[in-house]
Amino acid sequence: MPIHLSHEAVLGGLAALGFFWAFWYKWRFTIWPMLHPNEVKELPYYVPYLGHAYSFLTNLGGLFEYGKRTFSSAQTYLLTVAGEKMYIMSHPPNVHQVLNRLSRDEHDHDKNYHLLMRRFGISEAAITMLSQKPTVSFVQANPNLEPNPQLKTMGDMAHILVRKQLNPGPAYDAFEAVFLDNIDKAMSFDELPPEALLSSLENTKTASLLELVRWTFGRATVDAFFGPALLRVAPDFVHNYNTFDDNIWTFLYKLPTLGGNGNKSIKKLRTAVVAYLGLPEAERDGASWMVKTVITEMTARGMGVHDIAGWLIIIHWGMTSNPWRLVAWMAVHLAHDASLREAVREELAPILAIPGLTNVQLQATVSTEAKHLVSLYNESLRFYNDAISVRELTRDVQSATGETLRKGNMVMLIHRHLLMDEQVWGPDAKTFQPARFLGKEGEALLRNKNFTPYGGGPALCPGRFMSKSGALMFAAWLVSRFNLEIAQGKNKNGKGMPRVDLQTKNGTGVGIMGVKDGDDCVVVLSKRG
Ligand code: HEM
Repeated sequence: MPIHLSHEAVLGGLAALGFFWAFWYKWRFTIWPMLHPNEVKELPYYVPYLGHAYSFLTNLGGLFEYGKRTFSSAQTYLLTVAGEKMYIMSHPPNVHQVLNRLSRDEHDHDKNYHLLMRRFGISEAAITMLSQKPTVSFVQANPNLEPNPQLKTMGDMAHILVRKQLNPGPAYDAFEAVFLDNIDKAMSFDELPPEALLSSLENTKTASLLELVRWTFGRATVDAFFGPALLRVAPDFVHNYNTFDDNIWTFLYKLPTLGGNGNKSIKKLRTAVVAYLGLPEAERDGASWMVKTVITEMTARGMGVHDIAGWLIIIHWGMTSNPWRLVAWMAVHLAHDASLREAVREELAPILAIPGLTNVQLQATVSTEAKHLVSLYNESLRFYNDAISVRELTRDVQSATGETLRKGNMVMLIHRHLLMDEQVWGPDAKTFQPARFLGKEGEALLRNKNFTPYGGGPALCPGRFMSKSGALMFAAWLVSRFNLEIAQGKNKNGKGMPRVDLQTKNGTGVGIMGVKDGDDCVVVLSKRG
């Protein structure tokens, strides 16, 4: 039976609701903090339980800016997002303390990895298996596996394998050679990735600079990591990866997208890697040391191909997503700034004239001698970085400045706030200065505690060598082999620079920020004499 409420009853109900809400708000954000002066202050919100969930999912950068305006930069504050409590931290001593104290009994990041693995379709059984220590008899019965005298879990071994692959050493050298040789090949006039080209004449090609970077890095990374077999079994792998990468935020946070592109393409990526894993081992020739080793280690522990594929896709994502965005920004600045381009060309000329260097040796020389280019790389890392480190507190701890942080809450370290701090970077911190890292003062900035583009402590990014190597050499070949002209009337944002995507969709919180949808840098390329 329908219930009829009088006008007065409705108004009365609303007034009571308003009263309770006002009481709740006053209690939560004024009285309770006064009664508990030692607890970390909370960023006020209007909707109980949900807190800042909407801004967290749609404008993370804006939410952190709001937090920064509300509290002093040295202060940690608490954020509520759909019932979860997160400490937001950006004061360097506090950030470094958290980065350096990564351990399961204090600042743990297992929970985060488990969420990531679930998102990439890895089964609960496999996640459990990754956290189990092997028995002595298992290790003795499998002498072909990596040495494991401390009986580390497969999850911990996987971290070791990633570092052995990506930190300088024989496995990295072989990987870097394939990676750079691929970029070298793609950056010649006749081999430019066709997906990036808008038109081709005999002596000029018009290309989207963003797509040029993206396809060059996409193919080079797949080839260096999986070997040529993956693109043989799945020629559209890079295309599917790019679609997935465009929707990364919605995918990670399970948001609905038009057509669910993130989810559809991750399924296609998994199908491709499963087919690759089904090939006889000899046909996977050219795979990196890590891919071969991970397959052997995980198979020996009983992990199935779907789960191994999920794990390899996570690593491939880490290898691809941030580096191409970083290089895209470097390339855009080189295209727009003629004097920067000339300075880089000038310093590269004698290096590129040295005969007989392999690409790996060339890269080593470029990274020590080409000062303007290296400064551009570091400034791009600083300026376009929006990485966040996340840890779970597994017990109550004190921050470096004495704040009490409660067990069960997450801690989020906002690297962008350190990288944009005017006290360290000067009044021009919020503008892009490609020469910032030149000279003695510039080199000192590299050692500054605020320069954390790759994180720090035990979780310091193992991909930094690969990223730098690919970035420097792509940019070096771009400016030394081609004349670059910004194409008239082709860029959505007029002739100006592409804008940063400040929405969360394209990278915020995941690493290097992407370019705003629809913006581009279209260039006319011709061979340099
Ligand atoms: C411009 C490029 C990159 C940026 C800005 C970047 C940024 C970061 C940051 C800030 C962290 C620390 C996260 C934390 O503290 O929890 C990190 C960790 C990590 N990065 Fe990168 N990264 C980049 C490239 C790469 C590449 C090429 C790989 C290759 C696979 C990679 C793989 C990883 C892995 C596996 C970790 C976790 C390390 C651990 O937990 O021990 N990254 N990265």
